[in-house]
Amino acid sequence: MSNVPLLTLSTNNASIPQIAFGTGTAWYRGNNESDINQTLVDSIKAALQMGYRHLDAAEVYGTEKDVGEAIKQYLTESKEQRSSLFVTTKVFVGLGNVQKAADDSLKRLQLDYVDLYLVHAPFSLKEKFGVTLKEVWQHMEQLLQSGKVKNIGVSNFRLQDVEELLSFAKVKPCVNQIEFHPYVNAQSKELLEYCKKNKILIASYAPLASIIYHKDGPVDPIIEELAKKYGKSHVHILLKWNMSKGNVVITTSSKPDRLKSYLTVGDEDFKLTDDDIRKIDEAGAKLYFRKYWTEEMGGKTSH
Ligand SMILES: NC(=O)C1=CN([C@@H]2O[C@H](COP(=O)(O)OP(=O)(O)OC[C@H]3O[C@@H](n4cnc5c(N)ncnc54)[C@H](O)[C@@H]3O)[C@@H](O)[C@H]2O)C=CC1
Ligand SMILES: O=CCc1c[nH]c2ccccc12
Repeated sequence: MSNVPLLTLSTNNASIPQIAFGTGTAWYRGNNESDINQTLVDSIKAALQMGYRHLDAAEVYGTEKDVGEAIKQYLTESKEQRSSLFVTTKVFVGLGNVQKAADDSLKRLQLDYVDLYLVHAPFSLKEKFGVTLKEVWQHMEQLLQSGKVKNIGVSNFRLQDVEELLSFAKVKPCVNQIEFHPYVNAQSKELLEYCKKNKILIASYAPLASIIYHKDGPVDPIIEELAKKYGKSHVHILLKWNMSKGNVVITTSSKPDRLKSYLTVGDEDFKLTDDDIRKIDEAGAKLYFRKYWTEEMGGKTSH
């Protein structure tokens, strides 16, 4: 079994595994009506068998059915308890009726509860879904009360969105899942400080952006140098940099060997020094690149 570090959530001191298997982007289908994607089911089962315990899903990915099927098969075959897994999902198109969206997600996941339920994005809630953030959050708090979700949080919230939410939240979000890699690090500084102050854990998606979505950028030489210095892959260095800042990382691959190797990133025998981290920070600050939720995608995360 792997030694993925566990972090603690502020709401009820629950443990959250620091490395998660993502079922968006590369697996995205966008259609909840379609049949099971057997390749994804097999990949999730393989991930669980090798030690992943944290799965990241969302209503809009169209992958909740596959996540549910993989979990059901894995728990039956391994005889493990549901409580050994940490399942995150998110609501977006269902924000106009959060209670129904959560019930629909639970049905697709074949689960009685999810460990973490996130508001997928704060953008244009009134225009798109006819609701305010305050109304949405009240429903999230009710879901928490009902036990259908064990923890509540947000995703893609900018500093001003978190500030607005904290002005009326009875229960603070325990997680903000955001795009986080060296090319957004400098721009996210204030947000990260504010979240830390308010005990909101950062979960990083697109942690590999500098080698997947924007190659040949200014961090490549230092990532290469550190990969050689520690005898690790570029992916290991990028994930370790992110985890060293205290963040959860969400990544994915359909290649079992790669997935297995990423589980070792948290091992204590491999550490980046403060100087290594500073060098990656400085190189990353030379470029601003964001993959998701740009203005063209209907988002507003550009700085
Ligand atoms: N809350 C939100 O709005 C968002 C959440 N997410 C979540 O985060 C997860 C991860 O996001 P990604 O952008 O996919 O993250 P990522 O930066 O980890 O990239 C993953 C991609 O890298 C590829 N890859 C992995 N290892 C590789 C290697 N050694 N060499 C070459 N390619 C490699 C994989 O095949 C996959 O396509 C998603 O599956 C989803 O669950 C993603 C985007 C937005
Ligand atoms: O969660 C990540 C990005 C994403 C991919 N497809 C959609 C659809 C609607 C909202 C977000 C996303």
